[in-house]
Amino acid sequence: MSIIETKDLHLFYGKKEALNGVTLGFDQGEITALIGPSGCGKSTYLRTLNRMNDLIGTVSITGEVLFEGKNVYSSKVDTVELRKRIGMVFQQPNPFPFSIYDNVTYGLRLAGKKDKQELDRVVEESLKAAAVWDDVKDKLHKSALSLSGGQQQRVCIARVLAVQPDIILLDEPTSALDPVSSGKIENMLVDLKEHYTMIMVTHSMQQASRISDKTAFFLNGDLIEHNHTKKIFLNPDRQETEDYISGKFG
Ligand SMILES: Nc1ncnc2c1ncn2[C@@H]1O[C@H](COP(=O)(O)OP(=O)(O)OP(=O)(O)O)[C@@H](O)[C@H]1O
Repeated sequence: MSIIETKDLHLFYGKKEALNGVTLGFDQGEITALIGPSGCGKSTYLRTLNRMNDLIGTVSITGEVLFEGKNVYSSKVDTVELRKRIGMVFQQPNPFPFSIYDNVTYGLRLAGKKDKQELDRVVEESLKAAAVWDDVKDKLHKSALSLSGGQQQRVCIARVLAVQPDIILLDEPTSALDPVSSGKIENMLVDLKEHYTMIMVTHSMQQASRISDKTAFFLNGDLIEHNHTKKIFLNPDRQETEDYISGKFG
């Protein structure tokens, strides 16, 4: 059973339809890459999963998003709680202008956790899991903004991990980074797979083929094809998928 799925999901910005009925599920412990040309709805789709589109006034949605079988758009859902369980990492690293330590503990403090030993433990575990502990362990109380872009992005991932989400949404998490930092993040995501379900928008075909288990190809708001990444890259069912992957458009 999918941990999260959408059924016939349509999304409109005002009158403009950006998702034309997407039915797609994600299995626990897998990385799924969302690929497709610019403007085809990948980020829009990603944001429907933890209701980030709620913040955009003109958006309306029909169809369903089910997280562990429950409707994410039910009026009973607390979106703050939802976004803790379905965390998000953005294209541009967006650390808060606080210390590294305060960035990582932000969510826990909001939840009222004050025990210093526990916070220290979570900081160390999260920064280790995000493969940035060795870079920052001697300067935890320095501003996160003083770090390199790649280190900032890993601190942002640690901040998401600290609240122990079930799902991590990643919107082009390495596109603003150099190849060495990107490689570190890719390796780290593969290591995290055991404990988290990840859904990642990427423009890099190499990245999708290197680290994802499944790939979903979007085009003009439609889901064209979803399958094991190897199948999508070696022997796709649809001509449009083949054309996109081989660089004929997009
Ligand atoms: N806030 C918004 N208001 C109105 N239209 C929007 C908004 N955000 C996105 N769109 C439109 O929805 C469509 C899908 O955009 P989206 O950003 O989801 O595509 P994408 O596949 O993620 O693109 P990219 O790869 O360039 O990030 C586009 O036509 C875009 O112009």
